[in-house]
Amino acid sequence: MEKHTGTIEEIIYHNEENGYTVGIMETDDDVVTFTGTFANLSEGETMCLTGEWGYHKRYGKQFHVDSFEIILPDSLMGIEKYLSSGLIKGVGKSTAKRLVEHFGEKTLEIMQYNPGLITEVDGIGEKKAAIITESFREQIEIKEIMMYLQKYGITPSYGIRIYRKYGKETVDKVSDNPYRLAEEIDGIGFKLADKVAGTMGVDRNSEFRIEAGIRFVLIESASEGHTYVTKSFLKERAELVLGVRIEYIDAVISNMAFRGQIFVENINDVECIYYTPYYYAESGTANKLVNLYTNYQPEKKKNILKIIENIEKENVNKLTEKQKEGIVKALENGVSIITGGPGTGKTTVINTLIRVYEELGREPALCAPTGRAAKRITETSGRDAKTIHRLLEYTFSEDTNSLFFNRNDESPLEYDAIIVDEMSMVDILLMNSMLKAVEPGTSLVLVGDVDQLPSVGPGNVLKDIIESGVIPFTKLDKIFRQSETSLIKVNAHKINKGEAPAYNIKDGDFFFIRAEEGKIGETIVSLCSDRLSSHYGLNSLEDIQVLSPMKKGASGTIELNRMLQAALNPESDRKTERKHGDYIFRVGDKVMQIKNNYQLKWTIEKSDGEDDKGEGVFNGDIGYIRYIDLKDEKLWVEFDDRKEVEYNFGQLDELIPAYAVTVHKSQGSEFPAVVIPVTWAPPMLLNRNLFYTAVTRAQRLVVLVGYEKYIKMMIRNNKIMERYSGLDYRLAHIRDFLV
Ligand SMILES: Nc1ncnc2c1ncn2[C@@H]1O[C@H](COP(=O)(O)OP(=O)(O)OP(=O)(O)O)[C@@H](O)[C@H]1O
Repeated sequence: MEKHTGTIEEIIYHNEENGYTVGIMETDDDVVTFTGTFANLSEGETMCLTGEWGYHKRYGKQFHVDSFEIILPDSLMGIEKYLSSGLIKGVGKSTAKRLVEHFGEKTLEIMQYNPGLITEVDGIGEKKAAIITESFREQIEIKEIMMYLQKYGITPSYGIRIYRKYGKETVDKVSDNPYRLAEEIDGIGFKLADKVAGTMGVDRNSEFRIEAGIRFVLIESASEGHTYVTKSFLKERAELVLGVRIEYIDAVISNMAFRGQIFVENINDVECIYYTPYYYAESGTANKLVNLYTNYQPEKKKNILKIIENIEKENVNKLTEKQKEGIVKALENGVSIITGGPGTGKTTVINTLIRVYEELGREPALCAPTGRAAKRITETSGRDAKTIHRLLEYTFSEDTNSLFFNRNDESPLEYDAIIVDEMSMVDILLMNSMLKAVEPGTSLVLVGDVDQLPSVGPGNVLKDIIESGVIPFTKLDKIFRQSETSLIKVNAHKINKGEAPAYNIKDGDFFFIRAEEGKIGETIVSLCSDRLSSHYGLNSLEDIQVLSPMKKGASGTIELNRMLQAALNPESDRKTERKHGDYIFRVGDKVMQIKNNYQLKWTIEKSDGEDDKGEGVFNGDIGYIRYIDLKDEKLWVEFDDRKEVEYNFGQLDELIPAYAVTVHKSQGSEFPAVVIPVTWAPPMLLNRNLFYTAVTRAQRLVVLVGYEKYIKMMIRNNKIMERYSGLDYRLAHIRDFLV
């Protein structure tokens, strides 16, 4: 690392949002172009920059700043230039000159420690003095805070995020509890917070540290899908993370439980630990489901069957007994479930059910966890379906920086029935939020395929409710074949039952192409860029989706994206690009949003000039980069329905290339054609559940590329990674209590 001390001569570029700055500094013997992250920086300031030299292909040699120190200027000229930079409110060029003429080299010292004196200067009255003093104090404060954070190894880019969150209180908050950074600042994990705490001298055995480690393990476990963990699992992981004796961990667990920070409960005679939000979500869900189930006025079966009979006359096909049973149960019960694999007639049941409600003069709401799923239901039912978030009227509070729902127990939904599709994707937190907004008397109909991968968020909601045996459900198992040569649905059911799929039938829609390890990527690229598009008339970018079980490795999404990007959207002088972490984003690229962001604004341009506007881009949404503005550090993505979204470069962590995505990320979406590498992957990923989910994403074509032995391996491996989730236990427990 090198150091350079000098005066900031020019700020060439400064991004308000993320602090990215390009500037020129004059040192005693050189002129340095530097780039780095600064909350506020102004021309005329004296700084000591630490960092390394780099080379930019367009801008040449640049010094990349890693950390910096502010040296308040001491020469008269330096002070005047600093004050007249416009950084301090109320001080322009002439005021700066007068201040320096009056106080000389002591100007800054007086402004900081004896600001009352500045009214001695001509033209500075009481009011102006107050503005100047406040603004000067603020500038000094921000810089001091950034320097304080740097001392503990926090880079300026994290520093800015921390300062934005805590403001003036940054130093107090961080020194009081550095571990709060891990929970409250995006991008800072326990490890970095622990490093900061270590530098501050926090004792490794302190309760404070152990508590943070326990919370970290619980939050990390939730990100793996668990709503709780067993006590022994928690102790083992916490010991590994913290490196302290297990007795200490034991003692802190007890104290945290005593203070209500965690919940300890015996589930099937095993001691289990819940992080509070998941405990409330799970017990709230169980209680409310039983409440809705028991407080309901059932519709008369005879009546329902008669209405169904009339509706059937409108259709070509008659419903099967099972389909009718699903509809009857939905009308007879406060809560009911309809489950089944692809093509078993779930959508047909939903559509008939809606018609029955209409005949009965009832108003149902239709919803699904993702935008794509909601759109699909709207298309198939001809009725408006919303995302669950939208149904609950989500709102983002700038004050608390958090999301809340306008529809809740105080302002419940006003529908007679609520039909939720794609239930397998609903996690325990969303389920609980939704149930809060449903009043007893309203009927809840949950529809989904229980054999899909469970939700990304914690819980096993649909599966647990079915397995509890408390809520009535109908399993649809007859597959309505679309045509003799269509194998996708038939194969999906075979895979689910552990049987080998059939493929490579002439004019069929399910293929396997053998390829050696080193050739899988190449084969996939040739399929996507040429073979499938020319043979099936598919659009390489929009219609074909590559799905891989994993991110890493030669057939992982990272490598496949690199190869597909090079083939489908190669580098060109006409296409602007921006490197971000490991990715290069280029105009024309296919990308996926990987986080629910309720604040991102979208616009749909309309020919009449009355643009549609709204907020919210969701995890799993796929779009295309339309424009990149390097100067203003912005990038525009076009999502479905021509929704244009502007990202600043500081938000690019929310996007990934999407030529290839993981099967997990593809949940809830369907694509005309799906290409899947079948090759070695960590054994826990090569399972039936994952393969089934991948295959059921395809509407018209599935192509598997690799080795047959891995297809067999996936089908045989029916070990679903166990999720710790207690909803089934709770439901059964409440039922036993009621009986
Ligand atoms: N009782 C029935 N008799 C004949 N055909 C039916 C019947 N029910 C549904 N179908 C047909 O079977 C096909 C699949 O039905 P549907 O779309 O309702 O299933 P699904 O379970 O929602 O499928 P997916 O999960 O793939 O969307 C459709 O073409 C539908 O018209």
